[in-house]
Amino acid sequence: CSSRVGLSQMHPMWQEPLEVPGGERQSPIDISLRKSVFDPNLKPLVTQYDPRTCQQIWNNGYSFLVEYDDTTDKSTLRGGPLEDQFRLCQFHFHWGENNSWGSEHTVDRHLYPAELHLVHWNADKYALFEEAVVAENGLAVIGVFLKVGKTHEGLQKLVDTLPAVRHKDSVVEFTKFDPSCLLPESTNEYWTYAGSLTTPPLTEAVTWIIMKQPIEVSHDQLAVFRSLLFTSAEEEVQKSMVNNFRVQQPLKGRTVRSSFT
Ligand SMILES: NS(O)(O)c1ccc(OCc2cn(-c3ccccc3)nn2)cc1
Ligand SMILES: [Zn+2]
Repeated sequence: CSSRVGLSQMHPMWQEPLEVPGGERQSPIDISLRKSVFDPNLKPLVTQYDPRTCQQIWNNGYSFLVEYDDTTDKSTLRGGPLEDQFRLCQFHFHWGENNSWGSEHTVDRHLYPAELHLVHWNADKYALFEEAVVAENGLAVIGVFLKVGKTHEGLQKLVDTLPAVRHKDSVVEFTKFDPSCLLPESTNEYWTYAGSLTTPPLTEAVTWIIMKQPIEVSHDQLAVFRSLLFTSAEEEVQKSMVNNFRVQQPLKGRTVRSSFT
C-alpha cells in the first residue's frame, strides 16, 4: 500500500508535535469502562484477508510495517461500526522498552506492553490510501492489545524476519501471511470511537475499533521487536526502536461505544 510514501519524510515523531490545528479528535485515548456506552446496533466485524496479498516488511524508522497489495478488494474489513468496505493496507505495532508499557490506547489507564494496528482505507469512497488518509471517514484501524504469555505461533514467522529489517529504510519480501491469525478469538467484543492517526500527519480520518480481548505473545517475541533500530545502517549512533507510542490525548467530549455490555 502507498502508506510507505508519507511517513519517512515526517519530522522526528517522538517530540510531541505542536497542537494539531483543530485537534478535536486525536488518538490514542484512555478507554474508560464506566464511561463507554453499549450500542446494540453495533454489528460483528467482518474481515476477509487473502494471505496472497501480503507483499513485504519495511522498517520505516518508527515501526515495522507489513504491507499488503491494496489495488483490489481481496483483503477487506466491513461491518462493526462501518457503513462502507475498507481495504487492508498495512499492519504495524507500537511497543515499550520493557513489558510495563508500550500500548497507545489504555483501558482504565491499564497499559499493555504492545499494540497491533491493522490499517484499512475506505475503498467505497476513495481510490487510494493517500486520498483516504486526509479524508473524513477515510480510515478504519483495528487495534489489538498484546500481553506477555505463551508464544504466538502465527507471529513467529514475522518475528523470524525482523533481523532482516533491523535498520530504518530496510525492506524484505514477506508473503503468504494471514493477519487474521493476529486477531483474538472473540472479534465481537470491541470499543469504537472517532479519532486520528497516532503518528504524523495525525489526520482525524480514523474510525478506531479496539478489540477487548488481547492476544498473547512471548517475552522473547517482544524482545525481538526491541532489537529493531530507529536508525539507518549509515548512522554512527544506533538507537533501539522502543517506546514508539504516542501519549493519550484529551477525549474532548467524544463518546466511546462498546459492542458488549
Ligand atoms: N498508528 S496509526 O495506526 O494511527 C497510523 C496508521 C497509518 C499512518 O500512515 C501515515 C501515512 C500518511 N501517508 C501519506 C502518504 C501519501 C500522502 C499523504 C499521506 N502515508 N503514511 C500513520 C499512523
Ligand atoms: Zn499505529
